[in-house]
Amino acid sequence: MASNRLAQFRVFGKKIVAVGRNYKAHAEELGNKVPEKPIIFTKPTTSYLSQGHPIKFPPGCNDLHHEVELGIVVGKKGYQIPEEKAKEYIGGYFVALDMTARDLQLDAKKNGHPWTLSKGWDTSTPAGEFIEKDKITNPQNLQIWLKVNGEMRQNGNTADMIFSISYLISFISKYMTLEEGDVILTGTPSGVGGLKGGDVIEAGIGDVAKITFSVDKS
Ligand SMILES: CC(=O)CC(=O)C(=O)O
Ligand SMILES: [Mg+2]
Repeated sequence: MASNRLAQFRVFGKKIVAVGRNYKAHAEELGNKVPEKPIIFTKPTTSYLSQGHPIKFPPGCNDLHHEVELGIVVGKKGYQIPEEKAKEYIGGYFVALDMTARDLQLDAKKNGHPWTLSKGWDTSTPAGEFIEKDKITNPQNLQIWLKVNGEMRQNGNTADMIFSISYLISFISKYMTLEEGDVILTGTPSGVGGLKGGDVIEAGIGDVAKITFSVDKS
């Protein structure tokens, strides 16, 4: 992938595929079952947010949660990709936030409805700059962290994913073609929690990449 600009995700990014409950400790902290197979949902590309712009509360939300995640940028088109070939389809990485309106999500879960609005409003996918694939030698051993107003809230390691990146690429592509510029959000470690207007979020992957976003509840 030639350019390292977020705009590239928008141009090529036909979809954002996200994984839920991919860390045991996170599934348990919200009282959810540890999944036996990946839980997959999608988010619209209009939810992307680049640094310098605030994260907004969606209408009707009073419990906005942060979820830091390792984002994978797909490097080439593939369908039914074997797990052992999956690494060839990784174009690069980025730090992502899968912002979640937890109260809207709980309401949807109670009623058996989809999570789309609780995960997909404009500004719900803050994203850092594209990280070249060769900058990260082992994506399954990265510290992934998030601070709110300087206080550490999430501090996990991608080694603790229930389903590996290669497994996820293979699993998702059994059902849908992955295209260059599509992204996969690989799930959040434990420590998710509520935010208020004026909060400042810093998040990163080890010392490879860092993002900063403010929260606006107007
Ligand atoms: C309960 C969730 O919101 C699942 C999710 O997005 C995750 O990263 O885990
Ligand atoms: Mg998530």
